[in-house]
Amino acid sequence: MTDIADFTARLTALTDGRASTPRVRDGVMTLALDVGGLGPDQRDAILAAIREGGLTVPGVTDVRIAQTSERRPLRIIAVASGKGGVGKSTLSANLAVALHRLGHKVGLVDADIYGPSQARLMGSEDQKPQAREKKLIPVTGTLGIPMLSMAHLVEPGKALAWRGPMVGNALSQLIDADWGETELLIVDMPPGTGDIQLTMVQKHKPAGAVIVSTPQDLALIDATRAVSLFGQVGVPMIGLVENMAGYACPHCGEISDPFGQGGAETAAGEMAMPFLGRVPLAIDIRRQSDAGDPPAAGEGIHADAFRAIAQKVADWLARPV
Ligand SMILES: Nc1ncnc2c1ncn2[C@@H]1O[C@H](COP(=O)(O)OP(=O)(O)OP(=O)(O)O)[C@@H](O)[C@H]1O
Repeated sequence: MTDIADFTARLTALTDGRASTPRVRDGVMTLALDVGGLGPDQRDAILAAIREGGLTVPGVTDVRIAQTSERRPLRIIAVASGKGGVGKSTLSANLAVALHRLGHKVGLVDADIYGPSQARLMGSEDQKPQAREKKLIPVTGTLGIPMLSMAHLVEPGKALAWRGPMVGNALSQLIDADWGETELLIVDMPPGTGDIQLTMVQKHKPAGAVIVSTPQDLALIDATRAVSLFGQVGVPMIGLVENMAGYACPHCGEISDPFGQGGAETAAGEMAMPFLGRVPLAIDIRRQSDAGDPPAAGEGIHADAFRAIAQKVADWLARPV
């Protein structure tokens, strides 16, 4: 027996990345398979293998596969916070890496015009995107994850003078780039809840949003504002992540909680949204992030924390709708 997350991870290998993320409803698993360029024997073998594998998922009694040779639509996950500096970029990068390791075809967009940092976090600072048929081609970050950043379009510091429509156009260039096989786009949103964010969520319609907050009350109040921004335009909430939750001592690993414990989880409950997990304040996370080596790409407690959050996001994506 395997669960849906295991099966989703195996599906990528089984289909050479041609299948969409499966969904299960009333015991029926549905997914799309890109059969473009496959011979009949090859196609039948893949279809049979998917059916056989799908039926081993608990609760699945039927597997339906839509055969297509068209591009699958991108699903966007917006990572947002009410205020800056709470670790939104750190979480976005590590979430992308952890989802990639779980078998998802992930891309990363750094929409943070005021302080783009993903190129540094993903170790792709010296790369420049090319364009093909007026579309940008993403550069390659850590683990081969395709990515684009506002820093690729705007010189640092210059964007502050930009007005809303210019920023909106720049964001669209990143999101409507040539993402190839990518199915899932993690978008590191600018902090706050201004016009740019509203345009972004209205125009690009994220499939869901992840909100990042630190444990302090003030950050949580800001997080509530971010939640209502998404609520206004009907973007579903995937859940809340508490970052810098407790301080991990670099010597003994013991976690202390200068801001108390459980505040974000309680706040998530009050906002009726799932709590996705906590990431401790740890010097290694900052050091590795600065060095372009996301902790989620390695092993250990920090990688585990990001993996657990990514797994909850993956479960949300595969939920019956
Ligand atoms: N869990 C953590 N432990 C230690 N340092 C962290 C952690 N999370 C983030 N940081 C550090 O805190 C700083 C701010 O993080 P980050 O840039 O991810 O925040 P942000 O919310 O995206 O900020 P901004 O709004 O400025 O874009 C960075 O130096 C980062 O390395």
